[in-house]
Amino acid sequence: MLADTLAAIRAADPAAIAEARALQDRLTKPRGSLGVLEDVAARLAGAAGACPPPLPTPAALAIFAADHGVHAAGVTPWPQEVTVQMVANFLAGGAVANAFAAQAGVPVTVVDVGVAADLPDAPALVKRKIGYGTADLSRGPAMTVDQAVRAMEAGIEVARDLVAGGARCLITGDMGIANTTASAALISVFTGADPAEVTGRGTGIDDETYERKVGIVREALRVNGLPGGTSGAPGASGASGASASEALRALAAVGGFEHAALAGFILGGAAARVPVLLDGVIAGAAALVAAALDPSALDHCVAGHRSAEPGHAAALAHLGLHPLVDLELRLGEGTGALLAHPVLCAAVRVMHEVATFDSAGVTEKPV
Ligand SMILES: Cc1cc2ncn([C@H]3O[C@H](COP(=O)(O)O)[C@@H](O)[C@H]3O)c2cc1C
Ligand SMILES: O=C(O)c1cccnc1
Repeated sequence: MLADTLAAIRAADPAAIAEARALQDRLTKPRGSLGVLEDVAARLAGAAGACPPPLPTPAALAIFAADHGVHAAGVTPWPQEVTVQMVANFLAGGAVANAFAAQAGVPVTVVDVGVAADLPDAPALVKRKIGYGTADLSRGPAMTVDQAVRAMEAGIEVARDLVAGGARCLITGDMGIANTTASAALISVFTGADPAEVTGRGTGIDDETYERKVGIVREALRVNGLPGGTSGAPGASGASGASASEALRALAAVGGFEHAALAGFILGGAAARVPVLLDGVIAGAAALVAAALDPSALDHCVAGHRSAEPGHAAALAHLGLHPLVDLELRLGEGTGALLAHPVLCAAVRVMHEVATFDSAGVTEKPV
């Protein structure tokens, strides 16, 4: 399924991007006056291979939840059971993601890809558990390559099912106590940045825990024989540097089940030519994996926001993605991407509804 999904992904259509640019220049506004909105609308035209591109609505949020063996290393002050408790909170409608999703009119699906407890059935819960949490990535591989591929396939299937249900924009969400540690390790491997540059304070940790967390990320790379902090390292050049098997090995070694599922979700959206609106640092780490498997998948991604985690900025810079909003959020769950969704819709709606100088009889400035 992974191979079929990769084979279905098409790169952006340059003709549709050029058409979008030309149309934007004829609309009743000074050229370029919509700034980043013009870039993102042209990007979606390229991804869809159509100008104007389809409105990215209705959207659907998928929150991928999993636990992490590295929790035992003391990288976060929160107990592991907060993951399963927050899953229950999402299903009951009580989390920040639910409030933002309600505001944006976006339905929420929760996917258990590896929570360390059994969950009761619920209409909005998709059960695709690969394991009861990963192994501790600072002592060896967090999961097997086979598990990583199965988690990716779960993400691909969720993307496919949401698109079949009518979604025209896929929004990424995550829940997993300790997952900013795995994110930092992945970002270090795939960008070549030093662990100290891409490790952040996650949910909010003191200086002592932070120092330990950086050390754990460093140890994870050493134990798993992965490069990091060396710009010439395999994977450092992302898509061109890491072979597919190297990328999968790195994902399995230091990722989480939700990172793998999110990478699959991104590839699944790209294969369906439905834009994927990325949330924060966890989605950024997953996008690096997806891009290493097929750089064209990125043409279908939009960075919803920039989180306060330093690794997120590093991931976005490496991917060449420009975030739509920057509100210093550091929550995850899909919250930043949900806030960006109306902005994305507005950018595309301009291309459908704004009059041209000709059609509205507005005089253009002399050339
Ligand atoms: C109550 C609560 C709700 C959350 N919602 C998202 N996260 C976020 O914080 C976690 C990662 O941070 P770290 O790596 O520092 O543990 C993830 O679960 C992420 O989704 C939450 C964290 C907490 C505590
Ligand atoms: O960037 C994020 O999405 C983030 C930051 C801190 C904790 N959880 C998620």
